[in-house]
Amino acid sequence: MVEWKNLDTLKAYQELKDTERVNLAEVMSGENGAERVKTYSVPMAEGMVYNYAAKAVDGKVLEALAKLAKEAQLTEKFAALYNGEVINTGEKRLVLHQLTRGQLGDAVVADGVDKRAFYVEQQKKVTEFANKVHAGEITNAAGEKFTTVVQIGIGGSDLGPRAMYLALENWAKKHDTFKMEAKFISNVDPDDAAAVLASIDVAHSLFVLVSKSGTTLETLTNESFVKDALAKAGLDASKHMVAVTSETSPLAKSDAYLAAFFMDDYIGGRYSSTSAVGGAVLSLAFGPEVFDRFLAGAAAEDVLAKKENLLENPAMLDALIGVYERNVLGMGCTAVLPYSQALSRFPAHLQQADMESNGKSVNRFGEPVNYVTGPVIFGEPGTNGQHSFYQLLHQGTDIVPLQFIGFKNNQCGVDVDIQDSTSQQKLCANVVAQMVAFACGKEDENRNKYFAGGRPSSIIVGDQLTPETLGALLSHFENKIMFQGFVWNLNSFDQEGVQLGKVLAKRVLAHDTDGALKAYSELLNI
Ligand SMILES: O=P(O)(O)OC[C@H]1O[C@](O)(CO)[C@@H](O)[C@@H]1O
Repeated sequence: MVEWKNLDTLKAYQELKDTERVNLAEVMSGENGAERVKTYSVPMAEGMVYNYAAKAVDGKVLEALAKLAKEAQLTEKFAALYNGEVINTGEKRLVLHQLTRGQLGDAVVADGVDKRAFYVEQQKKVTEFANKVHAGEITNAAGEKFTTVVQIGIGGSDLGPRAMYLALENWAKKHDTFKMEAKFISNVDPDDAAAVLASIDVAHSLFVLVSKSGTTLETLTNESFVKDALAKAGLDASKHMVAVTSETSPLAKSDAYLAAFFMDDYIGGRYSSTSAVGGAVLSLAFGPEVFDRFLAGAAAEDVLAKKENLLENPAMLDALIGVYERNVLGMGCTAVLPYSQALSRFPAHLQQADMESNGKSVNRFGEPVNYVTGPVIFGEPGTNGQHSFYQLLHQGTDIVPLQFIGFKNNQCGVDVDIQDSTSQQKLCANVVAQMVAFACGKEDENRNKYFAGGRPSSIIVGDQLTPETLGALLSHFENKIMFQGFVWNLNSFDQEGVQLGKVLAKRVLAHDTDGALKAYSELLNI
């Protein structure tokens, strides 16, 4: 039986607070630093590693974190989740996104259905559909092949699939598995849909409407926008559109779509990249085999998250070091910094995944907590970020923990040698330099040029960003967020905080306003 307790009631948390602080600049200098880089490393799936040498931890802190993991019953809570307990207490739902990529425990039967079988069946339907589109068996009315896929969705129905598409676009082109270009429409700003529609040939475009609820204002508005454009082009929208939704949504039984693929209420939008939500667009863009490889990577990483030994469980370790930084060292933000252009939207996806999950002030029973929870997440790919906000990261008054991601090889296989190094070497040299600069700092008599150091970072390193490593990376962060939610005793799987704004926006549009709502409406000429 698992016991759900607030962090500040755990003995191990008090012990963690009492452990001696580690002087990061000191432990990372000289041979000691070299030794840490070699040993403070945990294997991940698909040949990747999570290296935490530049985190302000040592044997004693790690021991305290291991005790905390045990007392908080993180392994047992993960097992409860994948074995089908009602973990999402706010919405009284199971949490089953890991089942889209593998069976980690017992068969989970809900609503009379084996859930793993259901997700596999939906992916099989997507596969058959995508294969027919690629083979020209499903075509536009003129019998011509579709060349472009456009996803319409927002939040979890956009960010994850978009980030994954961008992550694999160049890889797929290089490996001759690029089938269709993908575009994404998300914002209710009409300029978003207009710009995408202006950039495509609508007659050869297939639209994937993605909304779990089938009620999201932005998505339904953009669907109408697209249908309008199709009608103006003399095209039958129902021959150009498929839906991805839940079986209970208003979109499910409509004949307005060529086909419908389902996920369900047990998969949160921000955790839906490995369900039909990501499956449809990614299978159409790159072929179902690539999507299968992505799922295999995620499944392999999920298995590691089951390990009880903290030092063998990269997601749990990353999560606990994050809790230490947040709750003991008092750091309020985390930057995600992939040294990979293909991961340009990965930080944006993690922003939703993390902040919508753990941005909460009440525990899973709705009672206020007396400690800080989820950090602010932001990020940009390196080296671009270095020329933008790294100034604050190096010398600002706040210390921001950093999550670097780097690959030894690029995806396109094209490079040049300029001034005795390739661009790939320059990219990797920069991430190495940054980690040491952040950790060790630099003495200087001129305070303006002085770097205090002691700024913690970790890095995930892989050989190359492939479908498998991308899947593993996604799973790592999803599981990290889950473990942190367990430690903070939150329900990481609902998002009530987004509702109020939606309700007020409806009132504004209905002109049912007073006070500041009315005044701001006038300011914006609504
Ligand atoms: O897929 P849907 O139901 O359209 O929801 C889109 C997004 O809206 C949210 O509910 C937030 O408003 C997210 O959690 C979700 O990913």
